Amino acid sequence: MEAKPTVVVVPAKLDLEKEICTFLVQLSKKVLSTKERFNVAFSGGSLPSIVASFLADREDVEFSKWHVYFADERCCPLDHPDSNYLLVKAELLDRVKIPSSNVHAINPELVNDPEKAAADYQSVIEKELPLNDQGIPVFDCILLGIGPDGHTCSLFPNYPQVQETKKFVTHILDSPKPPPSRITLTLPVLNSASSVVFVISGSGKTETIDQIFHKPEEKKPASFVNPGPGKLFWLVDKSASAHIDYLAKPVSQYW
Ligand SMILES: O=C1O[C@H](COP(=O)(O)O)[C@@H](O)[C@H](O)[C@H]1O
Repeated sequence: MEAKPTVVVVPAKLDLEKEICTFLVQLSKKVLSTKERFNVAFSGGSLPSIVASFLADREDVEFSKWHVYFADERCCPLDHPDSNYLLVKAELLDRVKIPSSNVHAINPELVNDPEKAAADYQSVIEKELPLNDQGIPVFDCILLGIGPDGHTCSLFPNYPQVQETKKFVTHILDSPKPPPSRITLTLPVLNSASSVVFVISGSGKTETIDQIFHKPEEKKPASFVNPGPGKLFWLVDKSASAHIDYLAKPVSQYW
């Protein structure tokens, strides 16, 4: 890992839910003080429930100006139990007032053709997001999880998607974690975001975090995520944090 991330360790999952809520409330306010919209990408898995837990009850967030995207998505109908969209909908979108036109899901008509679905999603983010000087779409915030194998988004260890340098969204047909067909943001986009936040809970992730932070030879995809100084955050609860406790800042100092 190059530039050092900001690492915040909190006692328990409940505190993690509170912390990511505080983080997003503040970041959204900051972004919306100078821009018309807050562009945020969600991962699936355990993340949406942690993120939405307290956030969905906040009345001081301008959700009408939020635009929601998906850091990765499974190639299935939007009402299928595997869908990351469905998960984010159940946890957050059904509980807050984000206009449906601000929610940028995978095109359900293309889920049987993952390559086309990825190209289509790339055209969506190129149209919706500001581009940096290299023409790469810039998210205000990307919310990430990690799998026990060190994958993030649908970038799996030793899979070619991790090496992608040209496309902003790519597809995978043989994901080692079901379902096999997915689309995913690529590292050039993750590393161009204004902020990237890993939100990690539980002892099942402790050894993975050790590999990501201390064992570059393991080449875990999450270890290649680094948008630059001051832009990378790891919010971790105590049970997941054994190997990075020493990097942690007190909560009050990181924001
Ligand atoms: O398959 C996926 O897994 C990762 C990690 O999920 P978790 O349940 O272990 O938190 C997730 O970040 C990704 O979006 C998802 O598609």
